[in-house]
Amino acid sequence: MYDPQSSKALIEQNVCFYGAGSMAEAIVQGLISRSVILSGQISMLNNSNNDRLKQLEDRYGVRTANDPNKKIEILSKSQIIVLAMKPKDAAEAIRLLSPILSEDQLLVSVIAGLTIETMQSLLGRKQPIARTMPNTSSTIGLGATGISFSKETTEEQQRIVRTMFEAVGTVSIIEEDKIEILTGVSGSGPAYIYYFMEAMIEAGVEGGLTPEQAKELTVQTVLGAARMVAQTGENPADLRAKVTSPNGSTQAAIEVMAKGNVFNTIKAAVFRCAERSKEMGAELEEAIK
Ligand SMILES: NC(=O)C1=CN([C@@H]2O[C@H](COP(=O)(O)OP(=O)(O)OC[C@H]3O[C@@H](n4cnc5c(N)ncnc54)[C@H](O)[C@@H]3O)[C@@H](O)[C@H]2O)C=CC1
Ligand SMILES: O=C(O)[C@@H]1CCC=N1
Repeated sequence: MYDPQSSKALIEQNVCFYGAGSMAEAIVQGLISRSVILSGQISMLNNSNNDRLKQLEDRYGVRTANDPNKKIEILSKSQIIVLAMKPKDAAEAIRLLSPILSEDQLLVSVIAGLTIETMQSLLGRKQPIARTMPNTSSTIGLGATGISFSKETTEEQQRIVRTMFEAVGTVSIIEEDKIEILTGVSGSGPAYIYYFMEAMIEAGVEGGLTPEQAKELTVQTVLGAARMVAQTGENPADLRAKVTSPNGSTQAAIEVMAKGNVFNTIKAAVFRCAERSKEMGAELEEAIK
């Protein structure tokens, strides 16, 4: 987890978020709120949206730029560049970086599917790269990030990337071929939980609770269940058994889910997410041929 001691070095780096959307904002918000990096050392670049950049400047005190020359200046002076655009925009953006980067600048990608090999092909050289898969809960310091490093990264660069993401949650260092399944579990995972919550809230309201009550009860239930697993160390299956009285109301509910094959459907969704992430990588690889 976040170690304030090791975060000191990170403050010395200039970090540029190349792509200023929701994932970039989640990380920036987490980094700034935990004082891991000074806002003055963070730059955020977008494709075109001036209003969005102004909003980010006002909210976080970060530097932004829209002028092409200023963008190039910022990119060339940042020791760390976080690639945070959508996969479809990545090839063009990385190609633009190629003539600007020096060999010791570190690229940190959060882009789903995009492999280290494809990024290095686009750049035309073996740049040090950290391929990461965070999630949006980084906003509140409860993110879960998977990281794979290219061979070219130094120990110091690896330490900085770890520190950066440990400041906004937990970090798993993994081999690159595991990053798709990690995307299926934790990268996209918050969306599955929100989906589940949407259904619980809707059912509560249809059953007569006020929307506020249904939301509060659902939020506290999800929060409590996650904390129970984290704090007791017990398996979810054992904790579930404690809620489920024989022939009781929970059993009746779980039977409905089992009939709807919910367990296997969730597993299938995780695998499909991983597969889609691989497909997105293959599409990008194909596009640069
Ligand atoms: N949203 C999420 O939960 C997660 C997203 N990711 C990854 O993060 C990346 C960004 O996703 P979001 O933040 O959700 O997307 P988003 O659409 O909110 O943000 C992308 C931003 O990149 C900017 N952009 C596009 N082309 C650009 C260029 N050439 N130069 C500079 N900026 C450019 C766009 O203007 C936009 O503001 C994606 O590749 C996604 O796979 C990874 C983990 C979780
Ligand atoms: O949906 C996506 O493609 C991205 C990757 C993980 C979460 N959102």
